Amino acid sequence: MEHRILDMIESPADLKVLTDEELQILASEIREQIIRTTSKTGGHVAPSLGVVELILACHSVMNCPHDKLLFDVGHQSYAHKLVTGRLKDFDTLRQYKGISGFPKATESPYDVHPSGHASDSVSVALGLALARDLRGSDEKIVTIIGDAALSGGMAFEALNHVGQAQTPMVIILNDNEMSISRNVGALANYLGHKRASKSYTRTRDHIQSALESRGGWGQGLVDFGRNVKDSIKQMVIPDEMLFEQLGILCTAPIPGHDISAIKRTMRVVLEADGPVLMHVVTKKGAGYAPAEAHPDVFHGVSPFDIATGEVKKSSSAAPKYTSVFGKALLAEAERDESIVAITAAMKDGTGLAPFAEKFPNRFVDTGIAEEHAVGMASGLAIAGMKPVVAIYSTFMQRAVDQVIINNALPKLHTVFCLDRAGLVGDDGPTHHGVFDIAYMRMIPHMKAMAPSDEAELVHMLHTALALDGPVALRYPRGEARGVELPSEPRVLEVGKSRTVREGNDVAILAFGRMVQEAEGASDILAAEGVGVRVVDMRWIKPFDEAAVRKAALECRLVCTAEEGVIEGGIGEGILEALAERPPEKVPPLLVFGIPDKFVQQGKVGLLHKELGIDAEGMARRIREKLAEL
Ligand SMILES: Cc1ncc(C[n+]2csc(CCOP(=O)(O)OP(=O)(O)O)c2C)c(N)n1
Ligand SMILES: CC(=O)[C@@H](O)[C@H](O)COP(=O)(O)O
Ligand SMILES: [Mg+2]
Repeated sequence: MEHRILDMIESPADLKVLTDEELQILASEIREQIIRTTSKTGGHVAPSLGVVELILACHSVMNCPHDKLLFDVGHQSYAHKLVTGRLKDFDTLRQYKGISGFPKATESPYDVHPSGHASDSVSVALGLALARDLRGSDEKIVTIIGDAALSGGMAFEALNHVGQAQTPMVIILNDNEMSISRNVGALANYLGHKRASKSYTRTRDHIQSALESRGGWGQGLVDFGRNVKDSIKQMVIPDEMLFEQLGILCTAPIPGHDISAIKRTMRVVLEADGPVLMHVVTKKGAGYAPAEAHPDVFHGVSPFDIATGEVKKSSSAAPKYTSVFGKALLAEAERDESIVAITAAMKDGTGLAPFAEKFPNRFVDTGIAEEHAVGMASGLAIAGMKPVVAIYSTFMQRAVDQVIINNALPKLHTVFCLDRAGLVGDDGPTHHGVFDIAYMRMIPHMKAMAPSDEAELVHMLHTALALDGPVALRYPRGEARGVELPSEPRVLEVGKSRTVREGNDVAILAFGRMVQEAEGASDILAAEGVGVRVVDMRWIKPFDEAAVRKAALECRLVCTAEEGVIEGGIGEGILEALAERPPEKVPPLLVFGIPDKFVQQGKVGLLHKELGIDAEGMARRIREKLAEL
């Protein structure tokens, strides 16, 4: 496809010579490119379509990479990628060895920080601004943060500091009324009120005409320095309270698809001598009807048909772990009125939508606020409810302190359901859930399980709810194994494994999804006459020490396999346990897991292969090890 303007844009400097009309044409071309590429790769379509004009306006007015443009979460940065030299690689978006779906400093000098986890960008921006002040340099610092990300605790902590620091920086609030689902919380209500208020229209018109009266940029420049403060004052809503009271000047809401308006405002706020929050109103999914109509579906979407917007279905007949979890929890909640389900802005992603529908009073969406969600869960547990906190493994990293202090220390019965545990695929290193075994395993009183299939997940959820004290379950993204689901869930014996393949040459003690790979390795080696026992360990904590000792006694080689980091992982735990035995009773050991590096993006199968934790890779290393013995 030919791009009239986009093909000529090598860097943001090329945008500066374009008229606003040409920029508007470029915006359409960028939208077309985003839709075309993501229809094949999948990706964060609606967030990125919503900010095309905003990004073009920022880059037209700023001088990046000298100036710094940050993206909170970074899932809306596709237009930024396209105008910062990555058009030719854009079709590799989110693919193995391709360009990342998020800003990534190692990919481009225009990308500032490793986005992916929400609400961190104001802190990073303030750090950059403070460093600038210390160095005495002059770069502008701007971050684009969504209305939902702004409600995260880290962003609030940063605003608290920004208001005190009073150093120049611009926080662009991209207000589209959406998180992944509809945005929730008091801040969302406040912004709604602000958008709707009469003063908004009045002030916006006033600013518009005030700026209009300055004439073109060239002429405006002359009196700009003198009038910056006045101009910003004109933009401030008179009855504005929240940000103003924190010491952060706040503009009236600006129409976020009007390039001229954004550029004009940007030019003013960039000259302020303190922090400014620039409130921009956009439409999530703008310019593509299916994404505008279903911004939740097109928030992060699999490949889709451009003409109809129909999302391509997976070829697997097996259900996703997430939906098995959602249904199983619903069934549990029908039997037990004390169950309260909690999500931090991931109602759909964690499979809790049916629960929210059926039990709205026992469902809590905290918004992007993992620390608060886990802290609040402890209060519910203290008061005798059974909180079930469903949070992606990677995002639970935010709340490890609350797991430890608020829940584990008082031994509260809180159930932590860690979805997306293990490698997640196309989202890459910010989203792989590879640390939870290590961070859950270290916590006193914690019990932790990993199902090897969906039936096990049902039993494990039931077990977690029947136990006492804090319990964690970890299960992967995507399709399960297609086994029959139990008609009645049962309580599993704590710390007891099950052997799923017999064999006395080698034992693989496997956890969660690795059981399947271990079975594959066992099949491969069986054909070579090597008997590989596969133990589905089920329990990460406490793990089945008897099964470990038995394997050590009976097999020539013992392996552990987990889809998590090796450092601090359960393989290390098993090694430690074996190290207490007399050395002559400990066979050679192999630990399969994620080595000490950040794993990049790609389909999970490819990543397993790269890391040597697929069936073939494990069989190969076992074969090599046996040859050494
Ligand atoms: C700490 C953390 N929790 C949850 C998420 C998952 N997540 C990614 S984007 C998003 C919604 C973001 O909404 P908003 O900031 O308003 O941006 P928009 O998508 O509307 O542009 C959520 C919940 C995340 N990336 N990081
Ligand atoms: C940007 C972000 O953090 C989420 O949108 C995430 O990409 C969702 O991942 P899933 O597709 O696994 O729900
Ligand atoms: Mg939003």
